[in-house]
Formats: sequence, structure tokens, C-alpha cells
Amino acid sequence: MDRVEKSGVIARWVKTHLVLYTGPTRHPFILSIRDRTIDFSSFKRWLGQDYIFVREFVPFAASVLLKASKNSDDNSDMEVILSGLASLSDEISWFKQEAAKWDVPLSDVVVHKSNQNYCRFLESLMLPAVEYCVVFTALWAIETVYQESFSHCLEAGRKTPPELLAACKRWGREGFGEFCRSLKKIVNRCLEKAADEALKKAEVTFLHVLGLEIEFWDTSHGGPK
Ligand SMILES: Cc1ncc(CN)c(N)n1
Repeated sequence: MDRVEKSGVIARWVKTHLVLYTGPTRHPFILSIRDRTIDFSSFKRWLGQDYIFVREFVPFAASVLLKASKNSDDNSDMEVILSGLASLSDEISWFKQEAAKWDVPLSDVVVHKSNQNYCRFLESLMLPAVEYCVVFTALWAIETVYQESFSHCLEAGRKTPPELLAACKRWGREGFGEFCRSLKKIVNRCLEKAADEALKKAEVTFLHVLGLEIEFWDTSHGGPK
């Protein structure tokens, strides 16, 4: 495949897999926040599970930073990832504050099977042999699903409950959107130069993240652990 065909790979993937892409970004959990039909117990379940996930996501993001230091041909990749790591530190503090507010005891959270699967997937991506373009694709997809989901709860016509606006702004705000666009630029640049096999692996990883995000939102319903 030549350079021209590979440019703007992300836009092409999103277009090709639009139905799969909207699975997590317009998931019933998100739609129920936007239309105010959400049951707050679902929000509390999500809060507890996501706190666990974010703690596992930090070492994954750090592993991407390590790969950037060894493999990237652009110094600014590292700065983008570092800014992401800094916001993850804020994110963990935010989860603790929200958990206290909503009376969710974080030390008692039973990790849901889907959350465990997702965390195992992150671990598999941390292996040194996994290509930089593949891990970066995962990082971009994971952050972007949240950005696209929560920003939908801030758009015109929303009935988002005021109690949940802080959560929606955390990932739906313009600053986080800018961060996701920086990640996307890096992914497109890396994929443009990637060998066909790595490009295929990156696409499979993108689709896998979409599936895992759906299953993650599903945990907010409760149901089998
Ligand atoms: C499951 C999940 N995916 C993405 C994000 C955004 N960091 C998150 N907090 N949790």
C-alpha cells in the first residue's frame, strides 16, 4: 500500500466501521445520561469500575511513553503522552472525590469480568514486542471513545442531570478533545509509515477496543460479574 492510500487512516477506519464506532460512543448508558433517564445506581457502578480501570490504564500509558522514547521519530510524541499522564493523575483524584460524594466505597469494588478482560488486554499491549503504532492506536481509541461519548452529553438538546455535568466535562471538554486530536495526528503519522502487517494489527486493535468499551459500559447495568 503506498503513502497516499495510508494517509488519514483513522478517518477511513471510522467511516468503514461507523456502526461499530457508534456502538460505544452512543451506548445506552451515555444516551441515558444525555436524556436524563439514567438510574444513578448505574452511574455509581460505572464510577467504581472506572476507578479500577484508570489505575490499570496508567501503567499502559506509561508503557506507551517508554515505547515513544525508544521508537518515535518525533520528540513531541513524548510530550503529548506526558500531558495525558498528568491528566490521569487528576483523573484518579477526581474519582476519589466523586466516590466520596456518591458514597461509593472504592476499596470494596468487585472488579467486573469485562473490566478484568479489558485490563488483561492492556497488559498484553504492554509487551515490548507490540509495535508502537499498535499501542498508540489503542491509546487514541480508548481516550477518544470517552471524549466522543461524554461530549455528546454536553451538546445542544441535552438534558444531562446537573449532578453528572462534572463527569461529562472531564472527558467532553474542549481541552480533552484537543488532546485526542493530538493523539490522532500521531497515530495517522505512524500508520502512514507502518508495514501492512502492523497496519492490519492496528485496525484489529481499534475494533477490539470498541468492543471492550461497549462491554465496559454494559457493566453499569450490574448483571453477571
Ligand atoms: C473504560 C475507559 N475508557 C476510557 C477512559 C478514558 N481515560 C476511561 N476512564 N475508562
